[in-house]
Amino acid sequence: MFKVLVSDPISDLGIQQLMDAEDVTIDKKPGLSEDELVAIIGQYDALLVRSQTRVTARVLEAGSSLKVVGRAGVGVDNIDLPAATSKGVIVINAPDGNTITTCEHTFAMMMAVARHIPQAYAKTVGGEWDRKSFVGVELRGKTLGVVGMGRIGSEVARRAKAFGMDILGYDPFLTEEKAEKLGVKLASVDDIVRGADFMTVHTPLTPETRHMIGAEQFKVMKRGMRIVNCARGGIVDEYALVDAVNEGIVAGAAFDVFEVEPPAADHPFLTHPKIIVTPHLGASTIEAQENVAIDVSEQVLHILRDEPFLNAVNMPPVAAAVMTQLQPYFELGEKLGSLAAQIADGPVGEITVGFSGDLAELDTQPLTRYIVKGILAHHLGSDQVNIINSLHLAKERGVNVVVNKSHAAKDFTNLVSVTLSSRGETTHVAGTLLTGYGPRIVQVNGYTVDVAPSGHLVFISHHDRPGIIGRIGTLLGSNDVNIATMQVGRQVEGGAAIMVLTVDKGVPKPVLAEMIQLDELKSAKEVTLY
Ligand SMILES: NC(=O)C1=CN([C@@H]2O[C@H](COP(=O)(O)OP(=O)(O)OC[C@H]3O[C@@H](n4cnc5c(N)ncnc54)[C@H](O)[C@@H]3O)[C@@H](O)[C@H]2O)C=CC1
Ligand SMILES: O=C(O)C(=O)COP(=O)(O)O
Repeated sequence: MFKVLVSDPISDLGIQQLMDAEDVTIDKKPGLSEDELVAIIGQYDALLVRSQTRVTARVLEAGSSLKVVGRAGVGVDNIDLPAATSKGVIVINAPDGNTITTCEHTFAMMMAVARHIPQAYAKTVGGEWDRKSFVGVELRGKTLGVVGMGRIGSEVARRAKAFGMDILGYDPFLTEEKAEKLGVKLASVDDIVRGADFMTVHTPLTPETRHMIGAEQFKVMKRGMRIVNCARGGIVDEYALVDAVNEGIVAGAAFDVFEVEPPAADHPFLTHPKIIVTPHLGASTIEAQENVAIDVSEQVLHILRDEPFLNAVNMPPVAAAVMTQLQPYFELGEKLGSLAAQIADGPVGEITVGFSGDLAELDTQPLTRYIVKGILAHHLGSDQVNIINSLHLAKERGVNVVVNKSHAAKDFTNLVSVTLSSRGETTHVAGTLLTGYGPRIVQVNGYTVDVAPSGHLVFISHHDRPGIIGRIGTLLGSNDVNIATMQVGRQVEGGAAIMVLTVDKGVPKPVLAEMIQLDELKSAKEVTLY
């Protein structure tokens, strides 16, 4: 039974699928402190959050069974991603479900700031009938600068057209073609700051976007600018903004998000007559909350059940169609990695993975992760390594991972190879997926073999001399180890050779030690592939 903890208010309708699942139990405990979360997280396989719960390194460290943190929303800045990656915890989000809702909130804020709606409301319900203090401006004919033209920014631009606005858009990924389609003029932040009447930011908060609208920008800003931030607190420097409003550069600002949430009681926004605020409500509609909870629940279920999943934040995205093509190779890749690690001598210095044939056409990065997982699990323990942290752990240990691709795969439609280099020694294995036969090991250290990668195997390196096969067979037989299959490979008669045995049970260590003493035998390694 999988245990899921929901630590923020998440739509019940949205998590219905999880509640209905027979293999899942859910605990809802919103509002836990970090200490309270640390105390209980060890029991859970999955954690579902919004933006409130801080999933810190301490929480992740205490989450000994945690496989996944699901963020019912977009921003994951409340989750320590490096810590999750190094712990092998998958972080997923629900990037699409709240786009329209947040775009609509941006418009609500833009119109509210243009027409002083919150200030006028407060005065009116307070008993004053003040019509002259709240003369606003139209959106029509004004220029709107959109910084960050991703999902939300693009939807804002689309709607702004309908209001008769001219739009300047800035985003490092905004192409001329996409801008033209949206009716947006490509611009720089500087163009927007100097030329727009309204500006709205829709980027994540990153070291690059932090205070991207700050004192420098306010100095050159068009007078009378109105600024909306429904993205992340800190993209606009809050204190520099207050100064700019006080100096008459900025005519009004509408903020849904703060650098620290909730803001301190004496935060200058809370009492400023020209700054309006909402308490991070951008995604708070019935529809969006249901959408994001459905999306995140679905992926969490997949992850718990070891099924393919989408929207991992701490793993580069791969198209679903590519994932489907790669999926059958994951087992082969992991087993080849494990095989290479088990037969190699000494620590791993460098890992070279090779993909040939049809595979070379695909984004094979997830398959590389499985191979590296197979290698590292042999050294670090299979509970310590997964596809989320395998590359990270390799890097942390100074192990270089090199990927080679070749469109030609001699004799095979597809070939996956793994070479481990360590102190001048190399170990090379390769495998393929044979239609109708499944995964096969087809090369070991320069010898051609054909072995199913499962169960107990013995890899023997010897000199090709008469009688060696019989001696090995006798030794195993007299120790009650039954040989299921045997393959022998040699490059020249009488030269170096290898023997690969599949045996029905593990070979006891003393028997392996005795085998190594046999004449003409160079090495014997037992390999177990689950
Ligand atoms: N207030 C709220 O309740 C909500 C806030 N958000 C926040 O809104 C923001 C945007 O969300 P989405 O549009 O869904 O994300 P998105 O990932 O689709 O778009 C973000 C865009 O920002 C761009 N970007 C990154 N660095 C940039 C830079 N230095 N300058 C200009 N553009 C840059 C990216 O290229 C990307 O196109 C995120 O920070 C998200 O967390 C999202 C939903 C609700
Ligand atoms: O999705 C996002 O990035 C949001 O900021 C929404 O936050 P929330 O889920 O409403 O706490």
